[in-house]
Amino acid sequence: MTDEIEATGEALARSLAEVREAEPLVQQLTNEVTKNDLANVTLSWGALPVMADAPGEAPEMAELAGAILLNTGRMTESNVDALHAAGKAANGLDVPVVLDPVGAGTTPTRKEVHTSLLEEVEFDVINGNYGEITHLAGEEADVKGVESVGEYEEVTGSARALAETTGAVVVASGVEDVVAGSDRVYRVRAGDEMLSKVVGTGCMLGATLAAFSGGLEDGLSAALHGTLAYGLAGEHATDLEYNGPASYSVNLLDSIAGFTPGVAEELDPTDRIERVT
Ligand SMILES: Nc1ncnc2c1ncn2[C@@H]1O[C@H](COP(=O)(O)OP(=O)(O)OP(=O)(O)O)[C@@H](O)[C@H]1O
Ligand SMILES: Cc1ncsc1CCO
Ligand SMILES: [Mg+2]
Repeated sequence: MTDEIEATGEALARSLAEVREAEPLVQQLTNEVTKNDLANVTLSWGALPVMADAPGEAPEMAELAGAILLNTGRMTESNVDALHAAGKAANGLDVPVVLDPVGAGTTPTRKEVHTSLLEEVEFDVINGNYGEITHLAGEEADVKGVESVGEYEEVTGSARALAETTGAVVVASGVEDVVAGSDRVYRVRAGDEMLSKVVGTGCMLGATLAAFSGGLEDGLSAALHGTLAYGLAGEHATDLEYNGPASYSVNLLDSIAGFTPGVAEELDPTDRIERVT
C-alpha cells in the first residue's frame, strides 16, 4: 500500500483504466428497486455485472467473481440465505466483498440480519448513509425506512470506529462522504444535491465500490477513487439536459459511461479530498 493516496486527475485516470483493463466480474445481490441501475452502473465503469442471487447458485457464482456486492435492501428469507452463502464463499477465495446495509437499524429483522452478516462474513468495504453507518457503529441513529434522517456531526468518528471493529474500509455517504480505513480517514467533497432526489443513488455507489474493489489491488484506494469518481459523475450529470429527477437519473448513467480515463486526466480533483485523521 502506498503511503498517501494520490487524488490527482492522473491518479484517478489510472484507477479508471485499471478497472477497465481488469474488467472484473461483479456479482450483485441487491434489491428489486435498484437492480437494473446497478447492473448498468457496473457495466459503465468497465466491469461486468451478474445479478445471480438464488441461494443455490449465489455461492457458486461468488467463486468466479472479481468482487461481490451484498445489498440488504431485500429481506426475503431466500435473499438473506443467499447473502450469507455468497459472502462466505467469497471470503473463502479472497474475493472482495462490499456490504450496503440498507435500512440498518430500522426493524428487528434488519438488526438481526446485519448483526449476523457482520459476524459471519468479512467485509472489505461497507457503504451506507450516515444513519446506517452510525447504527452499525453501535451509536444512536435515526433511519426512516431506507433514508438517513437526523444530524450526524460525529459521523467521521463513527465510520472510523466501524472500520476498526470490522477491518473494512467504511464509506459513509451524505452531503460529504467519509472514507475511513483503520489508520486514516478522508472526507470527499464531490456530488450534487440531485443525488438525494433519486432513489438508489447510495446503492449505485455500492456497485461502483464493488467494481473498483474488483479492479484495484489496494482496497482503500479503490474506495477513495470510486467514491470520488461517482461524486464527480453526479456533478457532471447536472450539465446534461434536465427535465426533473427522472431525467437526472438517466443523465447520471450517461455521465458515468462518459467518465473515461481521458476525461479524468483533464480534471484537478485534489481539493475534493481532505485527509482528516
Ligand atoms: N446533498 C448532497 N449533496 C451532494 N451529494 C449528495 C447529497 N446527498 C447525497 N449525496 C450523494 O448521493 C449518493 C448517495 O448518498 P445517500 O447518503 O443519499 O445514499 P442512500 O441514503 O444510501 O441512498 P439510497 O438508499 O437511495 O440508495 C452519495 O454519493 C452521496 O455523496
Ligand atoms: C426504497 C427501497 N426500499 C428497499 S431497498 C430500496 C432502494 C433504496 O435503498
Ligand atoms: Mg443506501
